[in-house]
Amino acid sequence: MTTVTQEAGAPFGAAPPPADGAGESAIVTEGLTKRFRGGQVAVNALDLAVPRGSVFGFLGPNGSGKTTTIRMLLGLVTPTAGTHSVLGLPATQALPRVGALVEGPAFYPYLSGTANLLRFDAADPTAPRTTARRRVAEALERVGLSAAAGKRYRNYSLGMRQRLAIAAALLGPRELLILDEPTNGLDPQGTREVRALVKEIAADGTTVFVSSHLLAEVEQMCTHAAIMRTGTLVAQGTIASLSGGLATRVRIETPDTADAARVLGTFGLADVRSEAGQVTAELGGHAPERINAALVEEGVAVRGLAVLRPSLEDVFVGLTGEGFDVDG
Ligand SMILES: Nc1ncnc2c1ncn2[C@@H]1O[C@H](COP(=O)(O)OP(=O)(O)OP(=O)(O)O)[C@@H](O)[C@H]1O
Repeated sequence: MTTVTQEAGAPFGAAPPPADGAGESAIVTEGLTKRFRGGQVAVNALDLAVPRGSVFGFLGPNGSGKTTTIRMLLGLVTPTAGTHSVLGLPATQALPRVGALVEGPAFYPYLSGTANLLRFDAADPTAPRTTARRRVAEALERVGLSAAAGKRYRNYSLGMRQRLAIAAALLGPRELLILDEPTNGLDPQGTREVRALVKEIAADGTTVFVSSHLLAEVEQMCTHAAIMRTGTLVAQGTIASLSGGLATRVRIETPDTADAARVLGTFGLADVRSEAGQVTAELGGHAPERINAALVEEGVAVRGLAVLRPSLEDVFVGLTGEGFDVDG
């Protein structure tokens, strides 16, 4: 059931430093393609650039090729075409410095968090035995499970279980952490815990590449995103730049729509639209509080005023003409 994919190949810390000039990107793919037997193209000519230090959201509906891409990055699936590098190196050389979680964890229910991680670590032939206890304690500390280290896994909450899985990916020094849908199947509390943990890990300087089919999650957690649709990259960049092309709008809820529209017109707001009970317009550089004051001064009954910032969903709809269907 569970694979916590870890490194293969060189022993801990034995990988060479990044090649000159390759320090900026944690992951680069060029034309990366996977066609499965039977002809299905799961990933189509993918060009990704994941900056070091970013929390990079790899966003797409189910079946859009996220897991296949991650498996190619980790050497678990052979690409049909294209190239990729990780930490400026061929992926196999970089893997000792990459922690990855690609499926749900298979821990022993009757063993403690510490005992589970020690067993997991022992299964890794590249991990130095002499430092196992220290590395396990550090990983537990890093995910906030030190106090629960001696507790049996079966008594962990969903969020604690997933944090333990992330700890398993952090048993060595990692410059890059790759997480495939880490909040899948978690309850709201567990989801919050994992999101907070991702931010903490990133704040410590680790690049985090995290896949998700949840737009709001990527918006909240990530600095950058790439958006996939049926194996093809739709857009990538900082969260701000992705939505930067779309206008922020203001929405006035009022029974006096005609008067409200007139007042918005005096500010020179573009694209004023009236419908039952509300008026919206592009906010431009205007201060919403001044608009509110003017509306009240003109006797418009303002029931609500909202600033509508463009979301990643708006970006997806704008680029594809389709809704973001999480069921793919
Ligand atoms: N081993 C395989 N053989 C054939 N087709 C596959 C294989 N693995 C994945 N696919 C197909 O490739 C496409 C992309 O799947 P992938 O799992 O990469 O998407 P995903 O975005 O990770 O979705 P999900 O979140 O549902 O896992 C899907 O249509 C899937 O059915």
